[in-house]
Amino acid sequence: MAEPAAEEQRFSLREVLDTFRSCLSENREVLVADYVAGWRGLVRFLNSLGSVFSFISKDATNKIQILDNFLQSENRVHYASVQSMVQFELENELVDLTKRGKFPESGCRTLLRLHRALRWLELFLERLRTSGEDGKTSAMCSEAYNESLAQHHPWIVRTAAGVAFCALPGRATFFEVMNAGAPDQVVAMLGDALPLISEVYQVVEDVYAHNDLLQLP
Ligand SMILES: CCCCCCCC/C=C\CCCCCCCC(=O)N[C@@H](COP(=O)(O)O)[C@H](O)/C=C/CCCCCCCCCCCCC
Repeated sequence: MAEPAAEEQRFSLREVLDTFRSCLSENREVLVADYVAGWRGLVRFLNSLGSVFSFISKDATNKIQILDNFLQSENRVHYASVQSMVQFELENELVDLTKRGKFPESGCRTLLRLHRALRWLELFLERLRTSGEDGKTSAMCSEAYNESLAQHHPWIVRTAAGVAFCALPGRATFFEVMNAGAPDQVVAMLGDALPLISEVYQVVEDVYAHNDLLQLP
């Protein structure tokens, strides 16, 4: 039987986690291609949850595409890692630092949006990992969102996100879609994964903080 097309393949939590694992090089550089691949896997998961989430997955896909374009451009060598991308774009004044202007789609501001979402993911997965069988995924998602991304979104986006969260399936179905075995195996896998997601998040946070880029418009 023919292999399904990439976008039709079932989401696999392990694959996504492996991709985030390969993000960090030995010298703690965050590799943009792997970071983007991790997000692509997460978007596949989101798409499998239904069309109510499509406004979220479209935005994430758009940002992934912007970064992919840099990775395939003649400047691709500079976009190999978050560190080299920041250095290249700052040295060549390719970033709108205070208000949106000539570079509305710089690599730095685009990756910052995904970086903020990674904090949401970290908070959400930690809640999922420690929740009981009757834990409400919508409440976990909403709490994680309010503690992270919501601070950067206008009222209209926060409201739409809140409505979408109500459509999240219960914990048992959610675990099934994660395609990582029985619930206790999923919990164990999340336990392995969270430290590395936190580490990737922290390295990027430090690079952005060091360069005063955490509030890019
Ligand atoms: C390990 C498997 C279990 C967890 C699976 C999670 C799957 C999540 C997949 C993707 C998450 C989406 C990431 C969204 C990135 C949002 C970036 C952003 O903040 N964009 C806004 C600002 O962009 P600019 O206008 O400045 O360019 C933009 O306005 C956003 C619009 C869309 C709404 C974003 C709502 C984000 C909610 C995040 C929670 C996703 C809920 C998923 C439920 C599992």
